[in-house]
Amino acid sequence: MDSPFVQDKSQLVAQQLRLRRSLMASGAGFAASLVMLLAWQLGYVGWEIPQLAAFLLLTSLGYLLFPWLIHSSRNLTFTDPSLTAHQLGWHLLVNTYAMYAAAEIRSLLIVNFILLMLFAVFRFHPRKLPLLAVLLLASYCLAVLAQVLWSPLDVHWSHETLIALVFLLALIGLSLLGAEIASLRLALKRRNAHLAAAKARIEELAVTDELTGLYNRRHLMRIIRRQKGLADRGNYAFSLAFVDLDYFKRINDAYGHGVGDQVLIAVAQEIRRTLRDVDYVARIGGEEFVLVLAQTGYQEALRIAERLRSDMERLIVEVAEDHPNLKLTASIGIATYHSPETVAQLMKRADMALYAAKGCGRNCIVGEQELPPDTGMTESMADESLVAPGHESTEAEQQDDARGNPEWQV
Ligand SMILES: Nc1nc2c(ncn2[C@@H]2O[C@H](COP(=O)(O)OP(=O)(O)OP(=O)(O)O)[C@@H](O)[C@H]2O)c(=O)[nH]1
Repeated sequence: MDSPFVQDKSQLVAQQLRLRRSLMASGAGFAASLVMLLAWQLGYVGWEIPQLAAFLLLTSLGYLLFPWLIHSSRNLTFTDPSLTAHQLGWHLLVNTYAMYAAAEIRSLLIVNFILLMLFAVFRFHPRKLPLLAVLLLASYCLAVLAQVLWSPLDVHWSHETLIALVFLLALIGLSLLGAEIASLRLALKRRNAHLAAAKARIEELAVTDELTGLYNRRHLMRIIRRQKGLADRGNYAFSLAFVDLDYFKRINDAYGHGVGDQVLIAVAQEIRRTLRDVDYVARIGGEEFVLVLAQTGYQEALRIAERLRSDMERLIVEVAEDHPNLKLTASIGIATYHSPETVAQLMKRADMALYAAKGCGRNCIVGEQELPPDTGMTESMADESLVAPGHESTEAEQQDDARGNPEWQV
């Protein structure tokens, strides 16, 4: 079913289902045509050979037309791509004519109408089933009326009335039962839609940070592992940027967590705005973000980080009308992947670079290549800061804290 009309997998599945149902309906139609052929041979139908041939040819064309429309995806241009009403209409027309032509076995042909009703149960809204039942009964009456008008055969009214009555009762029963089945079908469809929505939401929650909508730590690890896989195959570079907001605690302390959350959301939006489409960003702790810079070597990563740092410096977070707007800065540590190191080693270097950026006075970028040998950073300290992203403040920071830093207010 390769067609420019079919756009996605779910549509392809729906098309396959439509085709299967249409083939079943056409199969039943062909079987009914064979019955007519047999009835003609046994003398129940008074057609000449050309009439019989025309009937078989026309009905066959109809039964081939619908599966072809679906197979070629031309059905998608119709309001109802299932073509249920069209197919039912065609089958109804053919069977009504057959009932008129084979009057003697009309009561047998009612079985075809019952089959039509069953097909409708799986497609129609429950409210439409009684309407279809009325239409089927009317078609039966039309076949009888046509016979009265054009056929030389006598109509046995009591016989016809009895058949019509039984048919009516069968249709009422089928409508009620069909409505029940159709309601179950609709409820199942609704539940499936709910389940699909819930599944999509769970999948989203599993990879995102609820506050900012960025990726969470677990998904970040997956992304980095994937990037490592690409880089290990050769000719591919990627870098990490650890971004930590400066003195964020003071915003929380001064204005409360709610305002702090608003700032985090604004920062997340700013990072997203600054980054390229190929990059990824995650929030891995309170005010710590990790950027995965895809297809990016060391120098390019430094350039991207500088762009982000200066954007952050310019960012003014508007909290509320009666609230002072806030400004803040970020420190950034950069590390580039060196195959075949482990993800932990790469992250440790990026974290050490961030730690050094904080030590250098904040609002700055330190790349792994600039890490001064005398930072005093030991591996165990880096490990600690990885496990608990909010690292201990240095003496200089503590002095800053004591003085207070009004720079984050504008
Ligand atoms: N509003 C808000 N605050 C958070 C969240 N998670 C962590 N925090 C706060 O973030 C602050 C982090 O403080 P610190 O680790 O001392 O970092 P800092 O004040 O930014 O100082 P430096 O990083 O050293 O510049 C703490 O006050 C945490 O309570 C969060 O989801 N929302």
